[in-house]
Amino acid sequence: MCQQTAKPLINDKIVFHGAGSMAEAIVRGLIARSVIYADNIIMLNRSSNERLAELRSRYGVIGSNDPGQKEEYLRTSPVIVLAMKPKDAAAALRSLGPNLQDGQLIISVIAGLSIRTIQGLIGKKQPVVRTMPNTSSSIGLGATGISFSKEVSDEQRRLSLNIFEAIGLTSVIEEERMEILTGISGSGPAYIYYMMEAMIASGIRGGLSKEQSAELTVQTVLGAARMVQQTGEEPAALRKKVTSPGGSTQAALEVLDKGDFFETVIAAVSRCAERSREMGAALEAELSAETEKER
Ligand SMILES: NC(=O)C1=CN([C@@H]2O[C@H](COP(=O)(O)OP(=O)(O)OC[C@H]3O[C@@H](n4cnc5c(N)ncnc54)[C@H](O)[C@@H]3O)[C@@H](O)[C@H]2O)C=CC1
Ligand SMILES: O=C(O)[C@@H]1CCC=N1
Repeated sequence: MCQQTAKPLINDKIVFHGAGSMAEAIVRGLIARSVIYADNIIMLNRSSNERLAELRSRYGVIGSNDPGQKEEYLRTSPVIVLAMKPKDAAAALRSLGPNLQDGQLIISVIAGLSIRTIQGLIGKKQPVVRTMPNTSSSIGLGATGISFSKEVSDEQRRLSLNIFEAIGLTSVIEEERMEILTGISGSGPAYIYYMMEAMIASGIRGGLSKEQSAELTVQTVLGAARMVQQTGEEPAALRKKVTSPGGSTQAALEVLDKGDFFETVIAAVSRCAERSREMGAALEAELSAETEKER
């Protein structure tokens, strides 16, 4: 049971349909910010009781794998967050559809999956919010893109924004921009971690201890991000301030340029967006195949 006394911002029950990394990041962020009572959060997954037990003990949420209970939660909760992998989404949505009540809000975090395909797989014009968060939501520093279907009410719109604003920045966008947003902020943390891995490895190869190299790298990335945020200066202008003509930074940047760093990052973001579209198209194809069979 909950210890808080003040009424939290969110008082609706929220079911997480899928209890993996992204669902946990959102739940952790929401609970850390006390915007919802833990016992208003229900987490469901396909089969792992151990995983649900871990989430129950870590956050005090409700988690169940009992088929009857699962069905009841999904049928009655005003908000259902779809948080399974894209490959599992079609089957999950088909079985969810017949149990949904009119007006139950579906919030999806699934990469590539369009609002149209969600409604098609469910078989109803359910209100749908398509989002693309990232795992930094777990510490309240997420960045989430959000698009609404026209069935979403003003109240549901506010509720969805409350959820994601509580765990970071939100950006309401046209749905057709969701793939490029995925390339920047959904998958973006992985690129930064990759860069950090390389910087840490270089420090170690050069004789720093692992701890020193990691600590210096983390502070450098944190400081650079904060500098952009707090000075309001463009990254390019800040970069120039680090780069003395003929100095060591310029020498390093020349090596990055030789590897076509700038265009490589653009190509990676673009491939990420393309891959999201491919995953979306595969789900749409599953919907079309099903519709054909029914004819
Ligand atoms: N991990 C990330 O950084 C981000 C992930 N996403 C999206 O979040 C979704 C989940 O990704 P992760 O959490 O990384 O995956 P994950 O593999 O960690 O978690 C997926 C969960 O879904 C459950 N699941 C599978 N089929 C199910 C079903 N029929 N009913 C109920 N639960 C079911 C699995 O048991 C597992 O708990 C994906 O669609 C991904 O595109 C979006 C933004 C960022
Ligand atoms: O890799 C993926 O497909 C998901 C989507 C954004 C981050 N992770």
